[in-house]
Amino acid sequence: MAAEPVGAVESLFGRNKEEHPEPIQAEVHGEIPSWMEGILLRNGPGMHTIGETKYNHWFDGMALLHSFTIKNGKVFYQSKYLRSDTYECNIEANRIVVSEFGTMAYPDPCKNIFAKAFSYLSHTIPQFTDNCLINIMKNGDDYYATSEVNFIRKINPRTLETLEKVDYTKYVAVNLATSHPHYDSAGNILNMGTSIVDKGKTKYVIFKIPPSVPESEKKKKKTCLKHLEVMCTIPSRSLLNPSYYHSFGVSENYVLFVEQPFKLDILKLATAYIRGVNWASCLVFQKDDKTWIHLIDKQTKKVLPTKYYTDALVLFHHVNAYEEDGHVVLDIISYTDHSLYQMFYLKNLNTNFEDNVKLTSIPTCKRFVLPLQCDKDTDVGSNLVRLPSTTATAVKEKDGSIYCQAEILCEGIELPRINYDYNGKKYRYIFAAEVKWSPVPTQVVKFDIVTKKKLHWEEDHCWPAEPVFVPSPNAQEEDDGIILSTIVTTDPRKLPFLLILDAKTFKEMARATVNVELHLDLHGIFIRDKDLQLEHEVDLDKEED
Ligand SMILES: CC1=C(/C=C/C(C)=C/C=C/C(C)=C/C=C/C=C(C)/C=C/C=C(C)/C=C/C2=C(C)C[C@@H](O)CC2(C)C)C(C)(C)CCC1
Ligand SMILES: [Fe+2]
Repeated sequence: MAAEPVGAVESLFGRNKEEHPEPIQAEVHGEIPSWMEGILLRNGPGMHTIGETKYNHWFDGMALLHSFTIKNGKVFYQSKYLRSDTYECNIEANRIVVSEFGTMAYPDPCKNIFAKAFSYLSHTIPQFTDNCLINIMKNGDDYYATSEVNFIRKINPRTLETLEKVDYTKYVAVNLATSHPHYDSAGNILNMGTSIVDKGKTKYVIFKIPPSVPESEKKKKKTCLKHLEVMCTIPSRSLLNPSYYHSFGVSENYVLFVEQPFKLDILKLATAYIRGVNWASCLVFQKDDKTWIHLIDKQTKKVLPTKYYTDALVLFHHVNAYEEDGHVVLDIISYTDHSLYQMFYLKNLNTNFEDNVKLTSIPTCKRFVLPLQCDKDTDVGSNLVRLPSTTATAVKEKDGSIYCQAEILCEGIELPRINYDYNGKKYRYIFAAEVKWSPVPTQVVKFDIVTKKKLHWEEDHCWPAEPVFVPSPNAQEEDDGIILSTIVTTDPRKLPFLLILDAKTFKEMARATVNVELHLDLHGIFIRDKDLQLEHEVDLDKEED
């Protein structure tokens, strides 16, 4: 692997990126399948310096939306900063005035937008950010930029324009909500959030948002969020220390929530602003604690009484979950500590990256297997896992709890994606970024859970993003489809591109290069053309009127 040019890592993570709101035609090399029509829409931080001020953490950057629109074998690129209230205030003040995850900011001259919600004059409650930089969420025909706080921002997926600011708290009592919701086959969103200020009762809330509103409300343009339903609430084991979580799992009949010992310290959070420390410092890893795995029955909307637990771990991304012969199989990317957050401090992401970042834990793809039948007294002390395909164990203890130990599927992968048609179902393939934890580019990888073999795509100076799987029409097999990944390059002579791989063979089918600087992003979705048709039809209707 070739060494990276000096300053490459710095510019990759820290340098402000320009936006390109008008479509730019990419140069296509190779052949894009004719059925491949739609928009790859992605989100991530693109600006870390405002005036003289600089954010501390990579996850703090201003959300920069970007898209590759694929039509008739042609590809167009666009990018636009999310015009969040946070962005507008920062730009107007020409400095960071709203706090983010890793940066606490102080009194805000731009009162008009935020003052209503919080009396910042008391200097105790800072303004909450609507810089939604993590992912894109689809709600029927609407698309939102999302982060982990109570605000989401509606966006136009074609123009990348920023639309309404939506506050979850108007519809459900949550202060935090994940940016990794699930979708069922009818298009309902299933998401989870944490309520930390509801009468002292700290709880996790699982909720459902339908993909459309009743006919009678359509004309009034009512939001689907009005019809949000709480499916289940789970009290936090500790009122002052609810777990942090970045995603959760679903199988056919259950929702899976991992209550990890990586936690929010509410007392620290409440005093962070006056103490002058960032939110990130209010996350604590209680390494001697246990990790509890909760199964919520979708039918009864109740948490199963069985207490499943494992050793302390830190988890950001679930991969998938499914049921098999009376067990629930749960695959996650797991760490032994929270050094991942440490790694993304911008002061570490410079030319001395390798020396600065001592990642003490590498991401490990683990499989836990939870037996559903565990009520017989005779079972104490024995392994209840009966699946021949796995070495994962679950041992019943005297007090009735079940101690689970995982099977390691593979090491060094992050940003996992699957064929979403297999979400909650038995599946075989994981697509991800292969992580080396040093300033050499990552690879795109396909991991076969059955054979334990990996297929890779890599190229010098190329930094691939999270790979998105798009099934081909009439797909028969799980990996019938293509992989889309945006590739950032750190060699100035090499243009960045959209990479299109055959998901079966991992051979490159095409690439579409653009003569602009791409930013390294986090997550996104592919919107098929037919899912955008509706919006188009509505527009035509209007014209006929
Ligand atoms: C806490 C709190 C508050 C505030 C909370 C705030 C502002 C939270 C913000 C949270 C954010 C932005 C969280 C972001 C999480 C992102 C995660 C976990 C990203 C993971 C990314 C990975 C693993 C990336 C990997 C890689 C990348 C990107 C590039 C590749 O080359 C290499 C590889 C794979 C390592 C309130 C609401 C004010 C009050 C209440 C309590
Ligand atoms: Fe994520």
